[in-house]
Amino acid sequence: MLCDHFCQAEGMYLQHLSLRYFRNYVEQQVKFQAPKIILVGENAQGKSNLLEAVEWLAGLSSHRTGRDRDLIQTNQPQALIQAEMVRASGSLELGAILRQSGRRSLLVNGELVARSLDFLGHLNAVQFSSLDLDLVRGGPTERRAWLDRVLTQLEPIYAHLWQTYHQILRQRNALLKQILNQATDASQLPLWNQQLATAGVRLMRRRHRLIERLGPLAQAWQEKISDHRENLALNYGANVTAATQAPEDLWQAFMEKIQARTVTEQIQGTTLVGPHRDDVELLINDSPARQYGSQGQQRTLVLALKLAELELIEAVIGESPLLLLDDVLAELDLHRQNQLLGTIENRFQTIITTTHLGAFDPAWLSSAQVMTVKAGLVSPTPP
Ligand SMILES: Nc1ncnc2c1ncn2[C@@H]1O[C@H](COP(=O)(O)OP(=O)(O)OP(=O)(O)O)[C@@H](O)[C@H]1O
Repeated sequence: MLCDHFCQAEGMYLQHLSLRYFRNYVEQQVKFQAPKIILVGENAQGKSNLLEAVEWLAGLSSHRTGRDRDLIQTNQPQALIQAEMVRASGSLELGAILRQSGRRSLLVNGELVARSLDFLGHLNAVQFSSLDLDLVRGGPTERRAWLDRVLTQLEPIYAHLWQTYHQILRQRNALLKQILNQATDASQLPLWNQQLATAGVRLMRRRHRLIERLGPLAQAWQEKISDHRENLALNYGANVTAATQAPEDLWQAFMEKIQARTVTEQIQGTTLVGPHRDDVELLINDSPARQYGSQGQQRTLVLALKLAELELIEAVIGESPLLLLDDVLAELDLHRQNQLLGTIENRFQTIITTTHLGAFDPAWLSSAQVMTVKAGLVSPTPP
């Protein structure tokens, strides 16, 4: 069923997206007219790029690249993303100009906003792609980036706290390099230790809280999808641990650990203590999912994590976020596909990319808006 205005989706609803010199799009207007949207096309035509633009508006970052430059069309100075959406609070217009220099301009309802913080939180989205298997198979970096992306959406201030921590970390690392090269002595170090601990504790407490809340939700999904055969546990593998999560206890533990490692840090010229070294432990039936999980268990786990993320954002924001499914349906077996599609129903406006429509249930397909993506052009799919 197509509709011109706000449709049955109960949460945020994206109505219009406009892209200019974004990845392989020169100038593209896309009108979204249904809670379920399917983008069909061959590989490398621009399907993921479109989802990436929406993901970027949600978190001011992309899971595929850390640099705005990669998002700008080759040989163009800047890219433009604009979105019109409807939320419970009313209509909203978001705009962003990305520049080769890395400098960005962000607009909310046509007004330039000075800080990322004022832009974040207007559009919420959960994206799910085959790259998410790296949450299980990859290293701690992937898992930390995931936590950070979710936290940024739940609590936009987190983006600011993250930046502050990493700025202090960079400066402390520069100092350690200078000490290593005997360009300076260690007298400045205690001051940086304190700053790092203060900023670090803010991240650690939030990551801890997030895992505490995501854990039971993900566990319930893992159990449901595996027909009660699998048990999932999410443990925060914090680099600094303390007896309690009280800020003063964490701060104390941080300071003790960093002081204990000071000689090694000065020999290695880098910071060895802090949340930039955190991890998340994923256990299936008490064994690490990375080493012992079968392919099927790992896929279930990632799906369970994503569904938990979706539920948590919905609960915290009080509105359902957009769901961006990048070519994942084909990778799931029928049972897992049904779990996912059953959860979506009409609760979340969902944009799905696929290389072929064959995998979709005909009833599901008939209620979706289907568009074709070819060489950076989006067009309605002829019936
Ligand atoms: N900065 C850029 N400038 C110009 N073109 C780009 C840029 N970044 C990516 N592309 C092009 O975008 C295309 C990739 O599009 P995308 O990743 O959206 O693929 P897709 O349609 O989702 O296909 P798949 O099914 O393989 O994921 C490639 O042709 C690539 O060359």
